[in-house]
Amino acid sequence: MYRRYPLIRLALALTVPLAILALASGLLVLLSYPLEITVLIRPEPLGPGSHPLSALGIILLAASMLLYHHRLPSLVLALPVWLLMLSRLLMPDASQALLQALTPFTRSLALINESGHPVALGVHTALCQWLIASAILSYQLYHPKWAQLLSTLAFAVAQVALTGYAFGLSHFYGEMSLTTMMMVTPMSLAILVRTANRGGLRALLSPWTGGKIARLQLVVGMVTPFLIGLLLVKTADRAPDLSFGMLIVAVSQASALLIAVSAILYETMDKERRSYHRQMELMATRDPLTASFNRYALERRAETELARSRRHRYPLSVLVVDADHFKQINDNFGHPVGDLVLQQLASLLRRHCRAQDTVARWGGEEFVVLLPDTPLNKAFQVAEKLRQLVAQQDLHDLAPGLSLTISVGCAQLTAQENISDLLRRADIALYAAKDLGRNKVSEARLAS
Ligand SMILES: Nc1nc2c(ncn2[C@@H]2O[C@H](COP(=O)(O)OP(=O)(O)OP(=O)(O)O)[C@@H](O)[C@H]2O)c(=O)[nH]1
Repeated sequence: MYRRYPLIRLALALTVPLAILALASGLLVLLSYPLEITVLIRPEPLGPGSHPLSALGIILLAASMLLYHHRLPSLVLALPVWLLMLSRLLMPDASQALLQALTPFTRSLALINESGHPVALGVHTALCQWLIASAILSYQLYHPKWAQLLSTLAFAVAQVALTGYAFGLSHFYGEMSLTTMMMVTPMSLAILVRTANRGGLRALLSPWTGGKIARLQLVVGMVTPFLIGLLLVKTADRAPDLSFGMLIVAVSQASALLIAVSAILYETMDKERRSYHRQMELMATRDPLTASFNRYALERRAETELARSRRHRYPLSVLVVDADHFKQINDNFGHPVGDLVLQQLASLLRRHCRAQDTVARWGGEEFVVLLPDTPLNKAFQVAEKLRQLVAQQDLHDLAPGLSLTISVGCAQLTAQENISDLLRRADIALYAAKDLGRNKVSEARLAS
């Protein structure tokens, strides 16, 4: 699946590793409480810490994502997190008792809180986890585009927190600790990449020009304001204010949004253009009646094969296949039946040739089969097999009493010949087969 879309394939394949990363970081933070690994709970001595419920929430969400193939268990794991984080956001005071009742390792938490900087489940973390849980629920309830939007928002919340840490703006991360940010980032990405085959992400990861431009724009549009902001912060002699940070975040998020929208629009138009192009190519290279290659396509392919056979010194042969007494078929059964017979003949030739062979309608009731890497004796065997198959074909479905045979001339390319010479010799061999009474295969002689 998605053979022509390697980036989409890669993104989809990243779902499980990202969920495992989130699960492992959640477990690590949660176990840091009984093991008293304070640096993982609160990486900055006076900064915010990761609450056990944040870690537990991530563990449940990651497990839900790992089970994304199984709708019910996945929903059952994500739903409690969704409810819990929603109650934390909407009823911060009323939900305190519930949060306390559900918090594991309360004794270890109390010990850490004694330091004077209590660890709490903050709004940023609750919002981020609620968005991730909503994304998973949307995905499982057949709304992948909503899942994509919600997980993008969750990722954006984590990125705002990162900007806050980089610029020293505590409003941006609130009570979300660095470790919580490290847990929610892979988690939001795990659900985001799961929707890589949809909407804006599909457009961004497309292998066509629109996708390539959008990816470049996204990186430049998001990274440039961040880097410029960082440079200004590091070189300024006073700490940045909130509006400065908000400007940086607004510029990078707005450019990401604009780029995603324009990527979708461009990809939609480009998809139509590609489809027209494919149609035009088909029309230019295929015979409309039999869907075999036409004369023009055969000539191009023959030239390519001729060059390749000369370069690699492999034999190249052709068959010229002609339906016998086809005029009688038209006269006796009608032109529409004649058309159906030609379609069946072309289909049989294609089915029984190799993928590297080319079957083309040369004109009327005559076909040419190009056989790369095939010496004359093998080409003769192929022709003989095709002749027998056509003769054995049951055409009663098309018209009672209808039968068909073919005559075939075959020739192998010699060192002095071009494609026209080769076809001419195969055509002479075809006439020899006709002269032998039809329903025959004849080999071409070498030009004297
Ligand atoms: N139904 C149909 N007939 C076609 C098509 N193209 C060519 N023909 C017919 O194919 C017939 C070829 O007739 P001839 O060249 O006399 O050859 P033949 O009757 O097959 O006799 P031999 O080749 O000598 O065995 C003509 O009647 C053409 O009208 C086509 O696309 N559809």
